[in-house]
Amino acid sequence: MNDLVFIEGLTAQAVIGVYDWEKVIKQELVFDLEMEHDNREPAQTDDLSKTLDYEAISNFIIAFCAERTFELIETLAEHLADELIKVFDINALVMTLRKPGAIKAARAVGVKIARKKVSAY
Ligand SMILES: Nc1nc2c(c(=O)[nH]1)N=C([C@H](O)[C@@H](O)CO)CN2
Repeated sequence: MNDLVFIEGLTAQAVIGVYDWEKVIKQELVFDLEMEHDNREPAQTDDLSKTLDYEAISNFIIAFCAERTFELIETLAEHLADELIKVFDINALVMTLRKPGAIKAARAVGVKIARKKVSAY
């Protein structure tokens, strides 16, 4: 099954960074997300509740970043991916997380992770 729902260039503000000065400011993070989902049922029923709702997921990411603080973007990405998979019952996702202000000489730096739902069996 190759269907996806995606979110591209979602911006969120977070307290994020290893240095003391980073712990007292908010910095911009930018997310790209690809989430595996069978889109045939929502297409057949025209029913939002059968989708992976990109609006609900975007709002969740923005709220998560506003409420939680981490030093490394790796840690934020890992915790966020874990929660998204559980809360929205996502089978698999690929998340790119950019920190555009981190390195002056670079347009952005960041991490990319791929995670799957852990099966109970
Ligand atoms: N792989 C990473 N490298 C660095 C991180 C990070 O989160 N992951 N963070 C920093 C600093 O917080 C940096 O963003 C300050 O500009 C350095 N390297």
